[in-house]
Amino acid sequence: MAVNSFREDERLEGIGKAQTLRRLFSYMLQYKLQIFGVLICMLITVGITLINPLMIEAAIDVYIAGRDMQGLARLAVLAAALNIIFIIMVKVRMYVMAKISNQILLEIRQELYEHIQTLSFSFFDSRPTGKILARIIGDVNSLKNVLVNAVTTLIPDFITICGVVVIMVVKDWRLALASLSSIPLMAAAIWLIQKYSHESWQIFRKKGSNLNAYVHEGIAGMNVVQSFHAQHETQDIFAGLVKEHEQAFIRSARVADLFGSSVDFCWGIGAMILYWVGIQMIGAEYVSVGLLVAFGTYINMFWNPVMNLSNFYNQVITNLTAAERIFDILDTEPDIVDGAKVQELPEIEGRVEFEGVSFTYDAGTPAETKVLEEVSFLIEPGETIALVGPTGAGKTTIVNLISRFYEIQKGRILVDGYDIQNVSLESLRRQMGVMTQENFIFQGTVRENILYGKMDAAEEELVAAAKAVNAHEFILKMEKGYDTVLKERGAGLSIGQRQLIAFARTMVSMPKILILDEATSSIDTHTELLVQQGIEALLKGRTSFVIAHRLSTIQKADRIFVIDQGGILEQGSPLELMEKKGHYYQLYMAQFKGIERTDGRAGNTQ
Ligand SMILES: Nc1ncnc2c1ncn2[C@@H]1O[C@H](COP(=O)(O)OP(=O)(O)OP(=O)(O)O)[C@@H](O)[C@H]1O
Repeated sequence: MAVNSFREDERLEGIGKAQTLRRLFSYMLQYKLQIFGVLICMLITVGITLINPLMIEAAIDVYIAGRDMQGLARLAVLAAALNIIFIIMVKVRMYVMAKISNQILLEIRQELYEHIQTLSFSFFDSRPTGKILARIIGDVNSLKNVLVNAVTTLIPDFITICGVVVIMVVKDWRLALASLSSIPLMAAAIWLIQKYSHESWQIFRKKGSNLNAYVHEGIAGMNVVQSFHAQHETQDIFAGLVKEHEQAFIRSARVADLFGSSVDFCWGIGAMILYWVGIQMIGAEYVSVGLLVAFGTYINMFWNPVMNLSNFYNQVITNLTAAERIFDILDTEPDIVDGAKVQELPEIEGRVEFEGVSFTYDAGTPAETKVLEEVSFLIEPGETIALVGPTGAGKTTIVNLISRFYEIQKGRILVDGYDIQNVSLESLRRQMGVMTQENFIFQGTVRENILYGKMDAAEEELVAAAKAVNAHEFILKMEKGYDTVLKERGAGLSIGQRQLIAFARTMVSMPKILILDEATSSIDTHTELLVQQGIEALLKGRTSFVIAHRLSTIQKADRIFVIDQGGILEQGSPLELMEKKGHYYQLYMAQFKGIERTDGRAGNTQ
């Protein structure tokens, strides 16, 4: 269940803005040398820009006025050479900064992706995939300009401002004070604006995430949308989300626009005060007209970079939220991690024991409801346990707990006598095979899909696994056999074929404990037989938990657990339970008997 659905804005833990920026820019530290090179390039380009007017002045006043055509030609060659250097420096700067920023984005994205893979099921339960995608793709992309401009704007403009202030103070501290008198006003205005701007950009990004989540959900569930002719409804919801996104953007852009206007306003005020004070001082003969004119130029030289910096600051505020959202995920600790003193689970036989296990999904919340209460059982290696019971009884929960996908609140789960809390997750999960109903097929060849079970499996192992679960023959009939490229989620394959490939994937991993959530969907009789035989091959010789829907699987199980009311209501062999005429018998009579099918599948076990 997604707590944060597309209808609900994400919650963000507040990380300080300064801390976020420090963390973001810390990625640049490893490129110190390249950044130093970029600054040198910028210094050269600034120098050439400053020299250009001087060369024009010399051309007019010295060479043209003196009719020195050779000198003029020399100056032209010099100007051309300098301007070629200028172009080269600009290109080098752009190239290096693009490379650095892309490298950093790659690094952040990689870090995010790797971290997301360590997060527990509870993280994914609470976030739609689209929102996670929005952070990995959109948010990371939007950091690019901030990173580039941090070097190309922040450093040079800051240096320019400091330089101009020093010159102004040295020339005349009173005029300097007058010129800069509007700075406190600007600082106050910018502080106020950035506060609102940051909030409104946060809302904008959240609305973008909602939109992303909805689009992702809509595409993933397109078959449901189309089969129920729900296109109009989904389009309306989409239009609503687009509108919210757009309004959030307009609001944010309006606030952001105030940055430039307030700098302009303070610039004007500063200039007015300068001339007013300056003229008073000329009257009193404290300053010359030339100095006042020079200050008129300096004030522009001061405010121009201030304007650039305010634009950069605006950009930082606009994209700070993106960085916050990225770090929010990076700072999310996985709920389930290896403890400090875990040991490797040695090769197991497959004994599984629950000792007074209690579990709830919402531990610590007011909505807390126990899904399992004091559940205990012992499964011997090689046993097949069929889990049956009404929907929502806790069958999937039990099997998820064996793989330690969630943390139990009370009791112990032991595998071969080892408490699963005390062994490394990797050594535990490596020895378990989990097959959900989804049978997820990745985009790639049949071979790659099967090898997901064991990446280093030899070709013989792969083929043997496929043969064992009856998948080999149908794979060979495919266009390119094991090299046939499958589409994402197995589009183009029948449900039975998807199951057979998933069986082969599990088979090749040779798990000691198998967890199988049998699919309920109908498949043709021939494939059904193949699937059934495939399941039997999978179950052989390993401890298996099957959330069983097929009568044949239930009948062949060593024991059946009837799950309900937070625990195991009844357990025993199929025969014992039938003879006992208890819960299983009633379930069987109520749900199976009347609808038992010729292909041996129960219509609805749950
Ligand atoms: N990720 C989750 N977060 C919160 N509650 C959950 C989660 N998964 C399951 N539940 C709740 O736990 C209870 C047991 O669910 P579980 O999936 O184990 O039932 P089940 O017996 O496997 O049902 P079904 O046969 O329909 O798959 C249900 O009430 C369900 O709503």
